[in-house]
Amino acid sequence: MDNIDDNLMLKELASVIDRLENILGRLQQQEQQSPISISSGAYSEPAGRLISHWQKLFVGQLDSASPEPAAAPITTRLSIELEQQLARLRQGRTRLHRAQQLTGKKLHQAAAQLQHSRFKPSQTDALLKTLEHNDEGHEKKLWLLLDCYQSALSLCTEQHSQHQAHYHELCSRLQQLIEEFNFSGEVATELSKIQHQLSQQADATLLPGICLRLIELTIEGCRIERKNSTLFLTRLHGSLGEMQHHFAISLSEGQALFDARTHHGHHIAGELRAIGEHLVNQGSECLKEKIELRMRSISHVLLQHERLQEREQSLLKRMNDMDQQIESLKNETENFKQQLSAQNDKLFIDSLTQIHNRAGMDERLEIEYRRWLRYQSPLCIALIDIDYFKDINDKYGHLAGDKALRLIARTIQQSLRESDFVARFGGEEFIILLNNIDPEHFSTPLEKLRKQVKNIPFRFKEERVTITASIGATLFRQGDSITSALERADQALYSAKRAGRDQIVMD
Ligand SMILES: Nc1nc2c(ncn2[C@@H]2O[C@H](COP(=O)(O)OP(=O)(O)OP(=O)(O)O)[C@@H](O)[C@H]2O)c(=O)[nH]1
Repeated sequence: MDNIDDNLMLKELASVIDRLENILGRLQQQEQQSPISISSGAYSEPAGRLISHWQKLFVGQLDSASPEPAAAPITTRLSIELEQQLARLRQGRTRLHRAQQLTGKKLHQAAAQLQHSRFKPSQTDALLKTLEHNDEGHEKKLWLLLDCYQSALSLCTEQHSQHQAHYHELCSRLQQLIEEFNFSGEVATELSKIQHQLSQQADATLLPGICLRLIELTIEGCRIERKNSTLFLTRLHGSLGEMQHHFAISLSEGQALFDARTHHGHHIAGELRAIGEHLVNQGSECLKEKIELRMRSISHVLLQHERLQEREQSLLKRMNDMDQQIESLKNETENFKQQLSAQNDKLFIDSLTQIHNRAGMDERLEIEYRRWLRYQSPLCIALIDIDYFKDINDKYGHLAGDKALRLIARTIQQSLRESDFVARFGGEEFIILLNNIDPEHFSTPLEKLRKQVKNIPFRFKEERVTITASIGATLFRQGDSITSALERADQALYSAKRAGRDQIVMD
């Protein structure tokens, strides 16, 4: 389904850019033919305004490698810039889609295998959970990296004889993968640091960590690219709106000019008729001759004027067509923008429970943390883990487990205030953020939530089942980072489990 959506979007984007190029081409052509041109240079005023607008929009985005802009005609430059935009978007999209050729199953298999490895570093669990529940996780690169990660882990246990050869092979595979990335900004900087690290004689035990970091960077890079695509389309849409506005002004100017000329034409024709009638009654041959001469000259002017009028009329028609074309283009980009934004939202939503996923949580946690740093209004972070969930799966099947997770997610969401936040942290674990909470009573909403989960009337295989949850919570404190607060909540959750489950521990 995603695949189809994305392909449609790519096609749409290509057609949008094609049509923009077409319009620019016509603008230039029209400019050369325009009989009402008031330009002293190459462009009439409306066209000049449009072009300078487009220039403003795109010049800031030119690559340093672009051809020298001042040397080329302006419309050619605009076309080049548009092509660059299209190429960039295509690249981003291709990277995101390449994944669809591979099944997520492989990723899950590799993740399951890794879950049981004795040598995985401590952050593996969290990252694997992210991958498992990440919609972007269907990236070919991601699973290649996961593959490398597995190799790196086995390398740590290998005998010395084979070790060296495998180590070098893995390093060069990683180098090659990094080469193929085309990210920019901070992600690119991080990647080149890793490349440098790999080129040095690194310790083999560092390789699993490097692989994990590469996976994180890949996900981050894809996310940033998606954001940039949306931004570009927003700007494109805005500029189309302005373009249309300028066309509307040009159209009404052209129409006014056309009306005035028609009026003049009628006037001159009336004058000519009057002179003709006058002549019939005149006796003087000499006067007759002179007036006939003038009449011929006026007729000639009139003829020219009519030709001018025809050209002007066809210009008006062309501008009218273009106006309609721009209007439909504007609608297309608006549609495309909406699709992209819906897709972006999907990236942050957990497909099973329809609440935020871990990526959504990361974003929100960052915002809440910065708000807390600034205003110091109490912020509580709590981890909720379902007790003995494995038993539910084992006894009633995975589908029953999924159903339970959906219901629990909804119950947690409904139990919270609008301003609070809930996400699926992974597996049968949820995370909530309660802002502006009374620090003396922050257990009250958590207690209410625990009871509500316990009271969900589950019924599997005709059997009434009670599911409970353990909660570990903490308030952000002076000097806290996101990680330190999360670790404290995790420790508190661990204590709640150890103390017998179905309870809240606050640190
Ligand atoms: N049905 C279903 N089960 C899941 C999903 N994600 C994780 N699980 C299961 O959740 C279970 C978690 O088991 P454990 O980590 O052993 O924890 P537990 O059985 O809940 O026990 P405690 O947490 O110690 O109380 C595993 O069986 C996972 O397969 C999911 O999306 N759907």
